[in-house]
Amino acid sequence: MAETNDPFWYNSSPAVVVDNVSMVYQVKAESAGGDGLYGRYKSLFNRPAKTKTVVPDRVHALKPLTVVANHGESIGVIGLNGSGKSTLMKLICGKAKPTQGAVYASSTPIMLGVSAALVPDLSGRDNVVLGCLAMGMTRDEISAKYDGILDLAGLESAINLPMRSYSSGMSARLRFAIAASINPEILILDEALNTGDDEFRGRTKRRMDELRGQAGCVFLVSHSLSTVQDLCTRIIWLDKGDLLYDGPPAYGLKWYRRYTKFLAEGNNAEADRIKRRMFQELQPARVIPKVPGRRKSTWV
Ligand SMILES: Nc1ncnc2c1ncn2[C@@H]1O[C@H](COP(=O)(O)OP(=O)(O)OP(=O)(O)O)[C@@H](O)[C@H]1O
Repeated sequence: MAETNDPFWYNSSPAVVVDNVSMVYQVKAESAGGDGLYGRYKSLFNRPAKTKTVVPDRVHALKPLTVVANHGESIGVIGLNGSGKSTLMKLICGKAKPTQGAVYASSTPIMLGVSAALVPDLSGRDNVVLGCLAMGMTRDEISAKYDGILDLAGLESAINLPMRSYSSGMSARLRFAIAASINPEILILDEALNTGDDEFRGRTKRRMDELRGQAGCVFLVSHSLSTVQDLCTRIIWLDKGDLLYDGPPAYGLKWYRRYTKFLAEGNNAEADRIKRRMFQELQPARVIPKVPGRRKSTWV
């Protein structure tokens, strides 16, 4: 594991242990010329498919990987589309069961997903109450936190307008303020902050630092590398289900930027070279049993 200057890093205990986890989705496959729309189109015009393409019916979203996330860390999760970031988050918060391995967490992770509970026709104010109720807060807790949530959202008079009139950035502010209000020990933000402006990013950073200061652990999935750079103390880079990097942001982001630049230029050979390099340098965490039936996490 590379060096870091993060003051929260030391003396911290694991908040989440992803122990040798892999994920394979079973999907209903269809071959070219089959009974799907494409096949029907072909038969409609009497054009039989030239070849029958075999489509895999299993998607290896995550290859076996081990990650130990400590209290006091904010971990950015980066990678190209379809690299397995959301899958990893779903496994961590218990929304999906891994095909192999196990996930341990020191408390129930909260995913910033209160949006499902929010009602577009209601005002921001009413949605704060609704979102808090959906997260299991009591009326007294909501009353105590209400002003703080409005403050963090920073929507000013727009808080009185129906949510359907909000921009995606304004909705993101409200959702973040609601989700962060319960002081979760483990908070997962999947693409939630991508639409925010610089001012919101500043607010988010302060709130995330507060959570980390209270020994919380934050996962932030994002395609915005500047957001990850600003907000995270560590990054995890996934690529086609493989863990390529786990360490301080500066080094990982430097190589990720080069990697995506080469891919965008169509220079796959150089991109592959970077991928091989990251694989070689990766020093994955290992989870070793302390005594039979119990687990102790360690960096190697
Ligand atoms: N419910 C599902 N059923 C089948 N395959 C799935 C399912 N969810 C994800 N996948 C597949 O798993 C792989 C990883 O998907 P995932 O959503 O975790 O990637 P991601 O890194 O979050 O992508 P993005 O950046 O586009 O959001 C993809 O190939 C995707 O098609």
